[in-house]
Amino acid sequence: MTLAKICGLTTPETLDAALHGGAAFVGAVVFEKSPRHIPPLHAATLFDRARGKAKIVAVLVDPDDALLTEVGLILRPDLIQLHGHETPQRAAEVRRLTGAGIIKALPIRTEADFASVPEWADVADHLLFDAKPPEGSSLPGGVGASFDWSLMQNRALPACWFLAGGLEPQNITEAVRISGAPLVDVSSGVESAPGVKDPDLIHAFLEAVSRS
Ligand SMILES: O=C(O)c1ccccc1N[C@@H]1O[C@H](COP(=O)(O)O)[C@@H](O)[C@H]1O
Repeated sequence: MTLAKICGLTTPETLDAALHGGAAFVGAVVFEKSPRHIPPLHAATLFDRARGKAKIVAVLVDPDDALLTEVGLILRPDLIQLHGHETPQRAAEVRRLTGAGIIKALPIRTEADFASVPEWADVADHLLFDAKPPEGSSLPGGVGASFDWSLMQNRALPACWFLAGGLEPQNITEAVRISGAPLVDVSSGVESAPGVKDPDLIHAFLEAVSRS
């Protein structure tokens, strides 16, 4: 059975759509350059309704200690998704500072991009394989870019992993079939405009995942 994360939620309606649709993970993007940015205090108020129903994930990009402390104390996420250039040593500090589990996003284009996977064995609860963003992108994720899903085939991985990047209701069945992903993550593929989540698309995505 494949489990899903709906990322970049900013409203009660869309968070409820994710929870009612059976999302196992729900994500708050705390990154000011993102159209999905939500400040920690706002996220804490919104995501309280998800506690105990789905794992709450804070998506952060190269966060400093001040932001980590704020997110850890105020939002109290189950997991922190590190989507920047964090090292395994920094990820260990993030866990110690916040008490949250760790999802480490790794940008993938070719076979060579899997070289760092073994370094994460003792540090990350989950690895998340996302496409490398296009050249010049101001965002490291959330841009709807995908990579060759067949790169995931026959790959020994240390932790339960997410497939991400360019997933949407129309391609998720094929993506799971080709990649064998146990966990999938979507952001822009369930939006009607950048940063605007669509409850119907969220339902369609989760329904397709449940059939995968
Ligand atoms: O969604 C964002 O705005 C974002 C910003 C900064 C880092 C990561 C972000 N989202 C993550 O990107 C991937 C793929 O997103 P998409 O489905 O291709 O739009 C996903 O893991 C999101 O969590």
